Amino acid sequence: MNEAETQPTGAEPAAYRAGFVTFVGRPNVGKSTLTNALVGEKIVITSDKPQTTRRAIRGIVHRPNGQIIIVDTPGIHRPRTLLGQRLNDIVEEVLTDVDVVGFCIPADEPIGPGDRMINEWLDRAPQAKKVALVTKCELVPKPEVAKQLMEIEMLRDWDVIIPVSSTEQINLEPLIEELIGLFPESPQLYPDGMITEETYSQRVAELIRESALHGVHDELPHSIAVMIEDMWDEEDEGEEPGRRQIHANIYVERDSQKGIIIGKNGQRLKNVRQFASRAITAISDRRVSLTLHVKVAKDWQRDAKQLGRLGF
Ligand SMILES: Nc1nc2c(ncn2[C@@H]2O[C@H](COP(=O)(O)OP(=O)(O)OP(=O)(O)O)[C@@H](O)[C@H]2O)c(=O)[nH]1
Repeated sequence: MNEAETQPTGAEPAAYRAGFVTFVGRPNVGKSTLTNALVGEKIVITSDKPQTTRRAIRGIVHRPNGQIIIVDTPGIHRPRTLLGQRLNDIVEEVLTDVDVVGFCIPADEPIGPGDRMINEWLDRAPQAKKVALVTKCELVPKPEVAKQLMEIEMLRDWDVIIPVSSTEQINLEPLIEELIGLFPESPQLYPDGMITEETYSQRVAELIRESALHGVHDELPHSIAVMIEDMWDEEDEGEEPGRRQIHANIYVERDSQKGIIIGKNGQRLKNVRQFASRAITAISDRRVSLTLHVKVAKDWQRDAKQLGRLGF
């Protein structure tokens, strides 16, 4: 044994690691919120309606010793519509491609058949390290978190099990370090400062959809889709950059839903517009002026042609 092997120099920088992680779990367990909390900016919309997430979105976390690329997936569920089937297909595709899968189970709900089904899905990712996350851990007392951790431990042989809270920022840095530690050594995959691959236009459409989801119930949340029709910047006025004009359509599936989105005297749509304008301004370099129209795309969730047109 030579000296170099027995005497750690302490000066060696840790190897740079980078890789892909996806968070899976039942709808509404907090996967998108966790993605935003780890990235540190809103790149994925969230809501209390299940199945808010419709595509795989990459969020990028930068640290001096590594990079985490988060592929956000829709919640896995038993599909009832063509859209539901497409969402499950996205998850399956992502699973075979990542370095780590993070299985999210909320602290405040018992482990159920849905979780067991997803646990079986994890076998479709033999290449990936498996991490179990107990989300929303601030919602229950510590002994209950411990009990949940023990139950999860029985599901399979995990590489890491960790309780986290996105809203209270609990264990987010330790999670980042654990994930980087599980990744292979790699050059940096994305340039400094880049936090998502989503285009500005896609982010704008999602922020409008998030606003439209507020306060709607039952089947309606699933029926809403948003398309940006037109976007241009007005000329600068002296020092002041010109406004960005954004025209978007909100699609629903039936006439009756159109009325709900618009609201009495158009009040609800006005609120959606205000809320969305504020959120869009927060990610823009200028003031925005938003024009919204509500349109009916009959039963688009079950219609392959319309799904394609709406970008699914
Ligand atoms: N109390 C608490 N609530 C949380 C936490 N993380 C997420 N939530 C809430 O849980 C709800 C669902 O969060 P999402 O992040 O949209 O869940 P998701 O798993 O991505 O949902 P889908 O897109 O439907 O798959 C939202 O109302 C969040 O505010 C947390 O750490 N603590």
